[in-house]
Amino acid sequence: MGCFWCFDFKEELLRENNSKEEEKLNPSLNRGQRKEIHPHVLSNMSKLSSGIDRLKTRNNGGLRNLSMAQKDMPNIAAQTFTLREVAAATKNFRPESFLGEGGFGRVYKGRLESTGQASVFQAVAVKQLDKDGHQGNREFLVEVLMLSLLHHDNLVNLIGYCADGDQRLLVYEYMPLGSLEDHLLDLPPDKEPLDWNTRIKIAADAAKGLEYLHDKANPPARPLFNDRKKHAKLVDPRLNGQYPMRGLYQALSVASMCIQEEAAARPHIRDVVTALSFLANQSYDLSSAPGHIRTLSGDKDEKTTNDEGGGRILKNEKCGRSGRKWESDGTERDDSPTKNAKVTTRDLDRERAVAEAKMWGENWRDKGRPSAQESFKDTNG
Ligand SMILES: Nc1ncnc2c1ncn2[C@@H]1O[C@H](COP(=O)(O)OP(=O)(O)OP(=O)(O)O)[C@@H](O)[C@H]1O
Repeated sequence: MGCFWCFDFKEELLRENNSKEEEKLNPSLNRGQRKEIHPHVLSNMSKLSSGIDRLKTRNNGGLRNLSMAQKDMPNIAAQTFTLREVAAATKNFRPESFLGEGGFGRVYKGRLESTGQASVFQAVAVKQLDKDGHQGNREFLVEVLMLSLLHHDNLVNLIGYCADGDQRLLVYEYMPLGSLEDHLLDLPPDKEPLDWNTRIKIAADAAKGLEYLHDKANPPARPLFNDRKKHAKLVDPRLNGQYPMRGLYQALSVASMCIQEEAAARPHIRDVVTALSFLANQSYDLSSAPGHIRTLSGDKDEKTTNDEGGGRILKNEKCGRSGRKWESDGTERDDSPTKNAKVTTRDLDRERAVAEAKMWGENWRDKGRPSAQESFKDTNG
């Protein structure tokens, strides 16, 4: 349900945020700021958890210094709650309200009553951060502030927070269908697995949430791509970050073919198998230095030269296939005659990925190697 976070501006906020801001944490000083609660239907399973809990221990590095004056600090839009209010909402955190436990604390279902004229209730999920892992008030405040700036249909919304005594609680909108994980793994025998179209829709919606965090949120929150090591670990944790970025991006191209909305536009499974077989049999040099550039071909008989930026380029003299080259971190370079033509639309990207995967497959067959089906079996033990 969650994702990794890395906010460029966190460090700066920490520095700029003085004790005056800290006072906002104290609900008793902040009574007048309570907003009305507007209940709405919450049914979208493909929302990403806002993941504040992960910030506290997993994202201490890689933060850049940005200049953000205190006057530029936005006010925290999230509501403040007292422990008494949250306890009442969750019926004193009783076991019946318990929804689940993540790496950073327990989550309880709650019911909040609005302070408007008519009595309106809103279902919420209350995350109780582990006391052992607590940050200081300032860090907690900054993270609440960051989360309260992010709003998107495919992100779980932070409604408010409580910092009372040694308690740190986050109040999120309640997702009635629970975690996506519950619908994918360890299904009870009587539960139907999700159908293909639903899976595609969930993946597309989750991608929209990530796209917002990366490209549209202001300032951007880059849960995945700010830390390349994490990115690689997400692909296959057993590889412990040793996944070659070039292979990763190639595999992502294949994956992008498979999640096209139009069923007719999705590739046949045999093409997918062929492309993946080809990738699985590529040899990657994990020890290559940063700045190293490679071709997509994977051939060994390549010559190197220096590019303008001082990086090493591998030249394949045998054929001039795509002309696309990749940095060792997976960044794409294009040295073809259309070098400067920018591909801007996602559709073009998709088409290119499909064409490229097919090309890998054809390349594989042309070389008369074992059939794709067989090699796929081989590579999967
Ligand atoms: N907003 C929510 N609405 C409904 N249920 C939720 C909500 N947030 C969390 N839960 C429930 O609580 C469980 C724990 O969620 P949490 O986000 O803390 O951890 P996680 O994402 O499953 O794992 P981890 O934090 O270890 O990566 C989820 O599996 C889900 O069942």
